[in-house]
Amino acid sequence: MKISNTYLQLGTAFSESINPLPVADPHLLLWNQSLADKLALSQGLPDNENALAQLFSGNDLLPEASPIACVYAGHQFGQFNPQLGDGRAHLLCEFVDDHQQRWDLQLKGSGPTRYSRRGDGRCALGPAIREYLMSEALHALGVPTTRCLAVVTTGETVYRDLPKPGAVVTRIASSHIRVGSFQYFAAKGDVVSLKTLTDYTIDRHFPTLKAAANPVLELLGAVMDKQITLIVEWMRIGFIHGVMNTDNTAISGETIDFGPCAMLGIYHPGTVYSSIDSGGRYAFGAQPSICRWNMARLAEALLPLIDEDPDKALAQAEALIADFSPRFEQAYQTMLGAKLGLDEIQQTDVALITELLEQMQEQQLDYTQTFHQLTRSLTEQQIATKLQDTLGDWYGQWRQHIGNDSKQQQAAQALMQQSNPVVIPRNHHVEAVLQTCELTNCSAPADALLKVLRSPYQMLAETADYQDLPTDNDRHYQTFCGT
Ligand SMILES: Nc1ncnc2c1ncn2[C@@H]1O[C@H](COP(=O)(O)OP(=O)(O)OP(=O)(O)O)[C@@H](O)[C@H]1O
Repeated sequence: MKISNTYLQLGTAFSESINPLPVADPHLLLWNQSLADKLALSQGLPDNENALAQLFSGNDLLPEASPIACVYAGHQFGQFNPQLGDGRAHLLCEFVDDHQQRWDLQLKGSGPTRYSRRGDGRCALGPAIREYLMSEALHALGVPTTRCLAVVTTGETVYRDLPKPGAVVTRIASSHIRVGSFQYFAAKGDVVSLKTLTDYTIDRHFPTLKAAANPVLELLGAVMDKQITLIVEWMRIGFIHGVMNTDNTAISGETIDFGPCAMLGIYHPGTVYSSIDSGGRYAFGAQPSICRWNMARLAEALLPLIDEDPDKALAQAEALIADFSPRFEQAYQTMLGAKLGLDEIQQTDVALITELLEQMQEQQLDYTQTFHQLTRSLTEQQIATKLQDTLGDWYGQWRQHIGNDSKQQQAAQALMQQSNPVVIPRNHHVEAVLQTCELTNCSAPADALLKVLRSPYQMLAETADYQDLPTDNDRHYQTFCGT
């Protein structure tokens, strides 16, 4: 394992050097062996659970690690906070895998830092397991995401609304650079550090842009494209992030922060589960426009580097941001087309897609189930008949679009099978698993759910146990940022 600390080397304006605060009694609850194998991490790590627990609680450090807490700012629910940062996280080090890809190895819940404000620097076990489960689910679904290597219980109690068992979660990310990282330096008027961060980001994530005529403008466009891909993928599987603040928007285009996230059941664009999002700012269907808003905040932060002439910089940034909606719409319609087995989208297809979504909303149909049933209906007459009853004329029109030829139908079904999961991490199953794991301090329920979530496009023997809809259709379901 080749370890380095390149973010630390950017200088003291970017982070605080600080070690994790040791915990009383660390035990390894979840360990992601397949991720460790994929990143060739195991060679550099101990092979016994106790030593891993010491390492991934922060009690022990890898010899070459120089832990830091990174500073950033961010718009939280639209309000700018100029001073945020890793208040309970330590970036232990970076490592480079066998494909020369650089990764961050970060602990979360590992103790207070300069950026903790009134927080205790700790994480409760439930949210740590949620982050592990949801990020693994997203990864298996094909959605760009940060991932978890381990969850270690600490043997300590953290005090939230009630006393909770504590945990440290280890996160692997292609970096932890956020829109808020740029906003921090822009708000301070520290253009030198802003330039350092921008050069570092281009070098680390988008090295081909170095040769561009205007690398900073190109960076903005590249980040925007990655965010569009990300949000389209969230919408494909029905993911509601719940807290799309600019400090939770990673430049890499990976999903980060699973605090109040949830999955869409019944299709409704206004669906919100987060208890603190009473205005629906981060509702399922609001995610594209919020993403655009976040990209506009990144553009603002980068203005001094786009052009020396402020008017020219603004004009160029505005032109790029104006392109967000058409670029998004194209990617979004293509994705929905694929969910319906259509590999090229015409104007009539857009009308067909829109009508289906309207029907799903009116009839309160489950998002995942509906697309899964449509997929099956191409080869299962009973399901086709049932859907015809539910969707009326729309169903016949859709079948016409697919065509009668068996080759066309096979190709459509293959496309749909890749686009429509048979199972998602349904909110009631995730909650049940978190509760049982918390109560028993045992990973078995999480392991069982993970087995199914790791094959979301396949019916395993156990898949049916996790496909059911919640009895109340999640009408009373709420998620909490409470950590
Ligand atoms: N218990 C805590 N102690 C100290 N700081 C905290 C705590 N919980 C959250 N924070 C800080 O509050 C801010 C917002 O928290 P948020 O829940 O969005 O992030 P997080 O889950 O801690 O981290 P990340 O965004 O890296 O996943 C962050 O700067 C975070 O470090």
